[in-house]
Amino acid sequence: MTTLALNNVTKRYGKDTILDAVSLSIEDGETLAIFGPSGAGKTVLLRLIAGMTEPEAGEILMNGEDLIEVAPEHRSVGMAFQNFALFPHMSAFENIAAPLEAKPAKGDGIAVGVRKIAELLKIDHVLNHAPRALSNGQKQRTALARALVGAPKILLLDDPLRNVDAKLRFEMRLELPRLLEGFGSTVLYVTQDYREAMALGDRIAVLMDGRFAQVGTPEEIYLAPATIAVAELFGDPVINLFDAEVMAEDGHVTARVGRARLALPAGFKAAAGRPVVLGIRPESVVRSRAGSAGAINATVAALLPLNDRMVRLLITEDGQEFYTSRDFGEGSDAGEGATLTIGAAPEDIMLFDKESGHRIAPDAAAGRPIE
Ligand SMILES: Nc1ncnc2c1ncn2[C@@H]1O[C@H](COP(=O)(O)OP(=O)(O)OP(=O)(O)O)[C@@H](O)[C@H]1O
Repeated sequence: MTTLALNNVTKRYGKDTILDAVSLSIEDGETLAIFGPSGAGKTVLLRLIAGMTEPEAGEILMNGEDLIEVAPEHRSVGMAFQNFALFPHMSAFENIAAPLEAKPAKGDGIAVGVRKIAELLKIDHVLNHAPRALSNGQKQRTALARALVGAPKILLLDDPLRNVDAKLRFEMRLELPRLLEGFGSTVLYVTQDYREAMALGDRIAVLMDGRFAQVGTPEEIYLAPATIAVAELFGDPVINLFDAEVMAEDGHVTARVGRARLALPAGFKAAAGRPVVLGIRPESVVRSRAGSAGAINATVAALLPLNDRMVRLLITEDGQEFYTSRDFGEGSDAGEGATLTIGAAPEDIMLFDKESGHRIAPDAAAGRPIE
């Protein structure tokens, strides 16, 4: 059993507070994706756990024991970096074996261990190559093999797929979860790519402005983002946001967005009168009947192909821009310049407090609107 906990950890560089009293707990065998914008402090967090730098305050516990007093080489932590950080004068084999060499001699055990992990990662045929004679994908696998070879209890992966091409990244996203599960390590996986975080993380910790803005399963974070900022980090195209006002009349709760009125679940009644920001994900925007209640008229300003989908940029009668990504049929009635009547199911609408940016959760107990 290896659990890792950070309690009120603060890290500063000069006047800059990079991590501001952050707390986090990671379960045994869990893969936790650390996701956040560039410069958020993701690498610093891993370096603290690895013992490459020390916090100004707080504690880092492994199985309840304070790690800060434990020398880096005794922490049972493996780490792979985004730039691979391979020793250029050593072969792939020697690079992978390096963490084992640092430990008391194990003779043949080292060669067996290196070959086993190299086979698993499909680099056994290039073990004699120097790093300069490896492709980027092979370098990345060599770095990963080096991190895994000592069967560390905790594996720290710092954006390991950033410098590999899109095809390999896609393959590794599918392969890595199985591989990591096989090792049984507790994994902290840093990435700047929300899709990677969602594909690989059992949970995701969203690091922003020196704090965890939200920690939860991929589904929780996507469907119930804690703040507007978190909602904007997940999804492509980005979530549509509108200034709105919530109204409750005759038991019906609606949001006024410009000239349009959108029906909301009754559970948002308590938000009435409050200025809010209304969020609708592009895939939740649907076409509705012209003139139907809660519909918005909008003109298609542009069609933007995105992977297998057609994204549309629409402009409402009030001049607000927003994206849709559902299949509206490729007929000319939804082409550039067409006027569409669109809406969203009440349960697909998110509300955020305009001032704080925090999501407003609907009150489930409020039940259905009074007919
Ligand atoms: N040794 C250091 N001395 C001073 N400042 C540092 C040091 N290491 C990191 N920083 C600063 O800490 C902040 C966080 O850096 P970090 O590398 O953790 O970001 P990150 O979230 O990993 O970003 P990216 O996704 O771009 O790799 C940055 O502003 C960086 O300049």
